[in-house]
Amino acid sequence: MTLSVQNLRKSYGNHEVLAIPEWSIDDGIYWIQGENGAGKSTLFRTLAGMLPYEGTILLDDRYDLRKQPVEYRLRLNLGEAEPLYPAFLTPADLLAFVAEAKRSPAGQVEELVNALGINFLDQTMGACSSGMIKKTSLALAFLGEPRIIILDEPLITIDQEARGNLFGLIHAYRARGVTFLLSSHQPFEHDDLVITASYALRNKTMMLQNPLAQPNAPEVPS
Ligand SMILES: Nc1ncnc2c1ncn2[C@@H]1O[C@H](COP(=O)(O)OP(=O)(O)OP(=O)(O)O)[C@@H](O)[C@H]1O
Repeated sequence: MTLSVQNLRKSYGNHEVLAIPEWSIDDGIYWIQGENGAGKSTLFRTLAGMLPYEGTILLDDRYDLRKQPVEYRLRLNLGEAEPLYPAFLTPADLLAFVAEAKRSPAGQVEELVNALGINFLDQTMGACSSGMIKKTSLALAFLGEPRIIILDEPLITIDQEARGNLFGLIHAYRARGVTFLLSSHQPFEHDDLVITASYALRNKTMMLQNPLAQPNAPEVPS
């Protein structure tokens, strides 16, 4: 399994947000749908190792987030829904910093900058539009040699051209073996991206929405 979780529980104080007995996915592109407040961002931050949790999170059947935190984090990247960056930094600064942390191969920053049409590299984040900030965060999420890229609400604030560029990049990285988790409040409705399966995060757990694709999760009650 590319990613598997067991008995995953996450609470804020006594407010339990996630209680997932078992969930696992193979390679592919997955769409994760959830209503406001369902816990998508909490799930993604937990999977990215940013929040404490109970249970087990395992990548490629061998990298346990708790036991091999560095190896795990080098292989899983998260692009946040509404990223916040220090106002005085530029996209060039951020790309250089994250590229080093993620051990990005030579030429990758330029490849991503071109693919996403980032032409505001030296403008401070304080002067960037929300679409520019989002494009920067998307580029950061591809850096290194990840096995899994999670993009939380990747389509908000970007225009149609940028969406096409992003889908092209997702296809290219998928061809290199990268698995994607993409989230939205909406059901999946994009003809230009083929997804492996769609899940809904409901009642604190993951429910498969197209059970024919992958029969290892409970079906969403209609
Ligand atoms: N830092 C926090 N402290 C306390 N409660 C939190 C915190 N972050 C999130 N929550 C609560 O956890 C629940 C899930 O929030 P989360 O942001 O994960 O949902 P979401 O599915 O991403 O929602 P949205 O789509 O509206 O962004 C909500 O009830 C929220 O109030």
